[in-house]
Amino acid sequence: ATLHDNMVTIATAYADFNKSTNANDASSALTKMRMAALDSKTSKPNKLKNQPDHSADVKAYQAGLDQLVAEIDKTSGLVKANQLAQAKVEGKNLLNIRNENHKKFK
Ligand code: HEM
Repeated sequence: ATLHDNMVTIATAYADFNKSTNANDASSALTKMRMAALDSKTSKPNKLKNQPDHSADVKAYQAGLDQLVAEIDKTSGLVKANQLAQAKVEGKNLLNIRNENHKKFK
């Protein structure tokens, strides 16, 4: 998918996660978010269009997505432990990661 489509998927899945009322729905939303985050690593944002794939900036962009995946996994762990309310508190960190990376790359 394009980066744009992956970002829309991440945003929709994040909203679905926050609205979820059971572990199944929460997990399925987090899984969608995770797949779109990993797929985003195969794109380069427009801001970095002229940077080579191995450049420090492109690596920093990919590291931001890895950080998002790590936080998704932490959140998923709480869902799997049947702690949906706590998972939603943890999931707010996803927005901090978004904000930091949007500042740099969007
Ligand atoms: C929960 C986390 C995140 C959410 C909800 C989110 C959501 C979005 C949304 C809604 C857009 C605008 C899409 C559009 O209309 O074009 C966008 C764009 C973008 N996001 Fe994210 N994002 C998240 C995390 C990240 C992370 C971690 C990175 C980078 C490491 C990132 C990089 C970008 C970039 C580069 C764009 C501009 C895309 C382009 O070139 O068109 N985002 N994001």
